Formats: sequence, structure tokens, C-alpha cells
Amino acid sequence: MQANGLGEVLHPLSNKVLLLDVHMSIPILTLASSSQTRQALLRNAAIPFEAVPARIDEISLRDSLVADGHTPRNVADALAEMKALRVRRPGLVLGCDQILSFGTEILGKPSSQENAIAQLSKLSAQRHKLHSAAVLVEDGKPIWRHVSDVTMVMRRASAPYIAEYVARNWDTIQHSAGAYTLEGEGARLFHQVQGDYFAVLGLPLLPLIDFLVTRGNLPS
Ligand SMILES: Nc1nc2c(ncn2[C@H]2C[C@H](O)[C@@H](COP(=O)(O)OP(=O)(O)OP(=O)(O)O)O2)c(=O)[nH]1
Repeated sequence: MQANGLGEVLHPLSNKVLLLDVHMSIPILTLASSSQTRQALLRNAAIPFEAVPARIDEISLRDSLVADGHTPRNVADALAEMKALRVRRPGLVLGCDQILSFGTEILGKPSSQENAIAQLSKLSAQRHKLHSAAVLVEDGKPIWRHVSDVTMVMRRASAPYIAEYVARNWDTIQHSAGAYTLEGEGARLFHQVQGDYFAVLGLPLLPLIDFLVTRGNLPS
């Protein structure tokens, strides 16, 4: 960053070094995601992006990868890559996926409030893992990938509290693998989070920033 507040940024298309007011927003990547949480994480980190949801049949792809014996973290990695490859845009395209594994089970987003109650009751007082994958593709080829594994240690939650939590937070937790949002009231469900907070929300943000800074796409 120069004294006049200008930062040098590598333009994703021309690869020319631009002097930019860091608040200008020429996108440095395309986010292949409909996730409002992922978009907020990039926006809050002042990483200029354009969001283009990847139209893939995630559930059936996930189920076939699991049926083929892939581990949950490899499933997350493969789905993140598929999403990034699906969105055909020049420059950097970021695909993400998050898989919740509980023992040998994989839990997705809750299909209903009843399903959310059932999921949280199953996870109560137990440990589960979140595998949060991100893959960057450039001109149709993966150039970077990262999977963050987080162990979530849940406290025992009573049935009445779980029901109240779901009813109060349904508008947000319905979009979230595991039927909780850690940054909200969901924090009250946990003893410990052993891993990266951002990865819990759905994006291994710090390893991504490391790569973008090292590569010269982000001033630091
Ligand atoms: N705000 C919030 N969101 C969470 C949390 N845990 C998981 N999520 C969200 C992030 C992702 O949007 C979603 C995981 O599902 P997916 O990886 O399939 O992504 P999603 O279908 O939402 O969007 P995408 O496939 O990227 O278009 O759950 C949390 O604690 N807080």
C-alpha cells in the first residue's frame, strides 16, 4: 500500500498491475456460490468479488461420491472443485463446499424445522466434524485448494431449548449444514470449536488470503 492509500492489484484479466484505491471494487475473483455467508466473509475482508452461483446437483453428486467410498473431506474438496469448474469465467473462480460428518454419517442442511430439531438432538453432547473446502480455478484449471477440518464439541442441549433455538433461528439455520450458525445464538450450543472459525462459517478464509497476497492479487 502506498502512502497515498493506493494499493497495487494484479488485474485478473489483463494481469497488469493496477494502482487502485483499495476501496474500488474491480473483482479479483468470481465466487461460484449462492451462499450469503460466503459473500459476507469476502465482503467484510474487503476482497472485491462477483458472485455467480454454480448450478450443480450437489446432493446427488455428494451422494454418488459417498457411495464411491470417498471420505467426507474429499467429497467437500471434489464438490468445491466442481462448483468452480462449472462457472466458466475468465480469471480466478472460487468454489467452496462444506460437509458435516458425524461418525460415518453425513448431515446436510435441515429440510424442515422438525429435521433441524432431530439433527441438533443427535449432535447434542457429541463431537462432529466440519470439512470446509475451497478450490481456486484459473482458465479452467485448479491452481489452489484447501480443506479445513474443524472438530465441533457440542454441549448437552435440552429438548425444549433445541425446539426454541430452531423456532427462533429458522430463517438462518435452514441455510446451514448442521442446522446452526456459530456466529449467532448457535454459540450457546458449543463447549469448544477446535479449528478455524471462518471455516465453520463455510470458507477457509485465511489460507485463501495467504494465497491471494502471495500471488499479488491482494495488497498487504
Ligand atoms: N452463517 C453461517 N453459515 C454457516 C455456518 N455453518 C455452515 N454454514 C453455511 C455455509 C454454507 O452456505 C452452507 C454449507 O452448504 P454448502 O457448502 O453446500 O453451500 P451452499 O449450498 O450454502 O452454497 P453454494 O453451494 O456455495 O452455492 O452452510 C455457520 O455457523 N454460520
